[in-house]
Amino acid sequence: MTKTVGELCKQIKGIYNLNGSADTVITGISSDSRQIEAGYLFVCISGVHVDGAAFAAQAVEKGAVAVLTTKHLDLPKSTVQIQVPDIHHALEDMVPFFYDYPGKKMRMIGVTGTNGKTTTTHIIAHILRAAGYHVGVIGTIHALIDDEELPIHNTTPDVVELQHFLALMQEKGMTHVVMEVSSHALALNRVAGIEYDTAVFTNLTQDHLDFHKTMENYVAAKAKLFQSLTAADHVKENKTAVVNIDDPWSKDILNACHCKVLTYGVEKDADLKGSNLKVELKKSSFDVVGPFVNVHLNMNITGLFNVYNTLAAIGAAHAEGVDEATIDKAIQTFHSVPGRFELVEAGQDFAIVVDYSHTPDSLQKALETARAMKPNRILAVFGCGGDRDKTKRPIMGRIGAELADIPIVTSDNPRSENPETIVEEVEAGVKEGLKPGQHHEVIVNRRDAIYRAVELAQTNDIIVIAGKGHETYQILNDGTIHFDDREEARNAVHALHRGDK
Ligand SMILES: CC(=O)N[C@H]1[C@@H](OP(=O)(O)OP(=O)(O)OC[C@H]2O[C@@H](n3ccc(=O)[nH]c3=O)[C@H](O)[C@@H]2O)O[C@H](CO)[C@@H](O)[C@@H]1O[C@H](C)C(=O)N[C@@H](C)C(=O)N[C@H](CCC(=O)O)C(=O)O
Ligand SMILES: Nc1ncnc2c1ncn2[C@@H]1O[C@H](COP(=O)(O)OP(=O)(O)OP(=O)(O)O)[C@@H](O)[C@H]1O
Ligand SMILES: N[C@H](CCC[C@H](N)C(=O)O)C(=O)O
Ligand SMILES: [Mg+2]
Repeated sequence: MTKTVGELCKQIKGIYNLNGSADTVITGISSDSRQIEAGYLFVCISGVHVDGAAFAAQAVEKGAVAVLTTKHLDLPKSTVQIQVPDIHHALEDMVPFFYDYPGKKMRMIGVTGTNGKTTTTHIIAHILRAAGYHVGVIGTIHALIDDEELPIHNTTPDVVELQHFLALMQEKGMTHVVMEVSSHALALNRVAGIEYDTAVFTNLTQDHLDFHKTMENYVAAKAKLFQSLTAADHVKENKTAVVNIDDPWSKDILNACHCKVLTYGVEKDADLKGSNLKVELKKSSFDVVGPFVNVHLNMNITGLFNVYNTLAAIGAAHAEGVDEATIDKAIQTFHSVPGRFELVEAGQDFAIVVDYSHTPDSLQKALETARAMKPNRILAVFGCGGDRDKTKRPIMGRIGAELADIPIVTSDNPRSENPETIVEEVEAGVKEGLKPGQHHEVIVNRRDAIYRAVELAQTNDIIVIAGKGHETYQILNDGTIHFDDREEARNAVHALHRGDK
């Protein structure tokens, strides 16, 4: 896939200044100097940490033949410089064009909401595959092209990486792409140039207020996905919004929709209504009733929140034309998402659940689900991420104290912050939620916290280790170390059985 500088510049809707030959052939685009290959256009993005322009010379050394920049750079004369006032606007115009708009050649399904995106995208992909389609997935854990796994850095990658993934997917014969669309991505236009066919809203609760500042801004970012279904330059037909009607913010989402709408829920009247939920530790069942479905579903995942995710996935699959029998069969063979209410079994007589709940609502849902299993006691090991919404810390602390018997506060990716300060802020909320005589602990080192929970656990207790789920790292001020809650929990049980101190 190549384009000339001239062809790319033609796409720019605003003003630009071209310094160099318009006939220069561009073989690839990247905003990361470390990814540059011969013939590439290097995009200089001024980030939170550094200004990408500082890496332009390095990019040229690696083979970049052109740069997209806001200011003239001191580079070899042979390097083409495309100067624009706003890099992001220019990227939106140029990048989807460079890749020949791959999103227009596949069915695009976008899932947004505070919680449940990863789970819902995985269930949708599973159903579509069962229906015989080739499915690409883009989200928090990885990108998938059928079953080929590619690493990913953001839940929704920036416009360059995203279009690159889509181009690869289209080249490899994918018919559908199911992707998480984060609020950051919508606010920062990472999904520019993508035309969605089906869009799902899971829910909206507090998170990311460091970035969005208010819940109103947060929902406005989410609503952009649904507005995009009706944008004037979108040509595909049969677009559907699949909306959780039980969520109070669904009103704002519905206001943004001028396409077909399919609602789902368990409380209010909905096109897809779930009822009669029965939960066990490893499975659950419920009924789904609606105009196109009337089925009793048995699932290998558990919790009320997964009923919502499954209803959302059924809605999206229906919108994509999959029949009820295929959906029913596919749900029975869906086996969980790594790190989402994942059980760790190491021969202990209590349960250990590793879960990715890192928001107030998801922590509440995870602990309520654990309570529904009627355990002896719940021990919750949790913390909050550094360089993220600080206002959620005491709220999560309170939830941990109110819904677990023994809350154990620990670290979860402190990043550039002091871990001691973060746990103190979480503990402040714990103290508000504690009942008289209720025990709690604060153990900054996450490994020690997990080992302590295992040491305290008794027969028929449940330990919920929340926040990191599938993550295999801990991001600390001085670097990232390998860390996997599942491994740590297993090792802790083995150590206990060996009688290690
Ligand atoms: C706040 C934010 O969104 N930051 C994103 C931003 O990073 P940044 O501004 O810090 O970039 P930087 O490190 O200063 O670098 C600036 C530029 O120099 C370039 N560079 C840098 C170093 C080098 O050697 N060479 C080089 O070319 C970088 O590639 C970049 O283009 O640009 C990076 C490249 O696109 C993103 O990976 C990064 O996401 C960071 C990792 C992040 O944590 N983002 C979170 C807040 C986020 O976006 N989360 C959402 C929501 C998740 C959810 O569902 O809850 C998501 O979609 O992931
Ligand atoms: N529909 C839901 N409502 C509330 N909580 C949920 C829901 N689905 C999952 N959860 C909880 O949220 C956690 C994260 O789930 P999941 O990874 O599917 O969400 P996500 O929206 O992709 O998160 P992220 O914003 O990190 O990408 C789960 O481990 C579970 O505890
Ligand atoms: N997508 C979320 C993931 C949070 C995961 C949690 N372990 C943390 O580090 O806070 C974020 O970037 O805010
Ligand atoms: Mg996710």
